[in-house]
Amino acid sequence: MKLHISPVTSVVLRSLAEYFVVTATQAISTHGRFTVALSGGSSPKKLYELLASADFKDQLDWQKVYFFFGDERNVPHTSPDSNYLMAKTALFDPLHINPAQVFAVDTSLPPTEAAAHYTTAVNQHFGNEQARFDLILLGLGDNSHTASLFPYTTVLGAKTADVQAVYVEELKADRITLTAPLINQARAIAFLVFGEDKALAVRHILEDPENIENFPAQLVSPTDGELHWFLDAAAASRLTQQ
Ligand SMILES: O=C(O)[C@H](O)[C@@H](O)[C@H](O)[C@H](O)COP(=O)(O)O
Repeated sequence: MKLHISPVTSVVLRSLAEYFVVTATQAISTHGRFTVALSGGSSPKKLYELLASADFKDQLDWQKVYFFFGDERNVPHTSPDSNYLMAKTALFDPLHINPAQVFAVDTSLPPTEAAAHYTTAVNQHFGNEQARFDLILLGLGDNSHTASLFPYTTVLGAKTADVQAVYVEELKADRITLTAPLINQARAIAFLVFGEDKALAVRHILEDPENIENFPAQLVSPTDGELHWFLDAAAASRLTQQ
């Protein structure tokens, strides 16, 4: 596990954008394409905008990049709460990404069906090979959830590397999420976390004893891959080992 702690958000974003480009370039040179699962929420929007900006847009052959989502809210793609819409606005449209390279969760379907469809889409994309994302981007909630792996939810016990629907009581809403076994098959995983309000959750995940039900992001541990945490100083402020 590698910690990347920077004083301010803009520096954190730039170092993750650089890591994204290096990881993508390596994947494209070794196996001809880069498959990434994007995170949702508010934190990554600025990262996607930076990747689509003049500083980064010419550093990658975007035609060889395939986009999936680590999780999705059970809302239409036109909803302001849609992770797909956020990424489309911040990244896909500015870069004129071909829609054939984007795999959105079909939220017009009931959650369980949408999850099954997305599992099929993931497996079809990887063909006969194990579904191994080149990079999975993750955020962290102040309640220590990541993707849609929330405390005390049924999906925490998932043993299959697939996509599942989960009802999240605290949100009174359904979510569709990659399971921990599927996340942990990735070649690389990068958390992006900002702010004092996340500092305790960061310490829970990185330093506290195992307590998956309360701290679900502790489930993230790549089987045979890299794990990176990109944090600003505020989010890292309760770590005892930096
Ligand atoms: O769909 C989502 O909401 C995300 O995938 C979720 O896991 C997010 O990463 C955290 O909730 C942090 O969200 P913020 O970045 O908004 O704090």
